[in-house]
Amino acid sequence: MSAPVAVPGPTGTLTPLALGTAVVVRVPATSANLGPGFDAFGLALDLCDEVRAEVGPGGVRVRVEGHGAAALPTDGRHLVARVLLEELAASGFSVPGLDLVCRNVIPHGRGLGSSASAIVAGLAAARALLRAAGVVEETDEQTRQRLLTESTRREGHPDNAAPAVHGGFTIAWSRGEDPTRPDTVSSVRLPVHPHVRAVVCVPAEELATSRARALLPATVPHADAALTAGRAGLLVHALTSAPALLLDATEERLHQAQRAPAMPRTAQLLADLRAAGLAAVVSGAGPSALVLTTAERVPEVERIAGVLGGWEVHDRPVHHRGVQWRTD
Ligand SMILES: Nc1ncnc2c1ncn2[C@@H]1O[C@H](COP(=O)(O)OP(=O)(O)OP(=O)(O)O)[C@@H](O)[C@H]1O
Ligand SMILES: N[C@@H](CCO)C(=O)O
Repeated sequence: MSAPVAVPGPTGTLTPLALGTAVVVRVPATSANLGPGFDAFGLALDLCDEVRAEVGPGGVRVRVEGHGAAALPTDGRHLVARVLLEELAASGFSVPGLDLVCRNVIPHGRGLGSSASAIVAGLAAARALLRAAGVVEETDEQTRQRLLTESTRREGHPDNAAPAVHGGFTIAWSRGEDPTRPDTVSSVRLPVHPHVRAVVCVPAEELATSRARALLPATVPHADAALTAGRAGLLVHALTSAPALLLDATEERLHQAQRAPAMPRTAQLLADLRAAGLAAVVSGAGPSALVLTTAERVPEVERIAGVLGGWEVHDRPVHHRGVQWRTD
């Protein structure tokens, strides 16, 4: 990993970027864990938020369209704005003002990685502004590595950050004693078998990731860890080469049953889908469900979710490109 090249201002001061510099960023939703790959596996979904950032004359103004429009702050406390400004400052730059437009289609608090995507979007917008202004020189690969490291440092979930940054099916890992302050964060992206569809079933209710994490036990039986490790290995093979193995490969014993009391409707949906032979798992920390299947079985997912009621079903292709940015 190479450090990004930045041009800092004189010690203690920040150099302002030119008024009117503008960029657009698109970032996908992600589904973490995929069953046995707890805290490591992730998949990018073709459901993308878009952020337009422009250096303005003064103050921070945020217009939010779509999810969170009624609830999110519209000033410098907005997550994307805050991350963007902090990332500029970390490279020695500031802006006289910031105008952001956020078009949100990723539902919040549903296990689709909205917070990681928002952080990746803020970081990507900052790097894109610096690149557009010609004050940093870094390759796309260096930019993406910085986004992965910084978003993990801020949010703690490389399993969401890696697919948001790189697209596709990713396996992420960190080095260092404290996983919330890793020394390095790495990921690999593997090719998903072209027949695999990612269907997400999204409920109306939210579940904060912090609440879902509080339900995890401190230790698990050795047999459960052993089964889950074996299934994680099998899932790599199933997702990349053998979709017929997805049902067995998505079995796990580390987190879904433990969190079921916080999402009983999700537990019921998973039980019904799996009884029908569909590879259903909790998406991230829930309460959405992710079904890894093939095109001909999508109507079955819709039928089973429809019988239970209260689920929005999105049949989404895998998103292969990860976060994208351009000058506007
Ligand atoms: N696009 C966004 N803009 C601003 N804030 C956001 C955005 N997306 C998410 N957030 C913040 O993150 C919170 C949701 O974070 P949380 O980690 O609980 O859920 P999630 O990221 O959607 O799910 P998971 O991490 O389980 O996949 C929202 O309530 C909001 O405060
Ligand atoms: N692996 C994390 C993902 C959170 O988005 C969890 O399940 O808690």
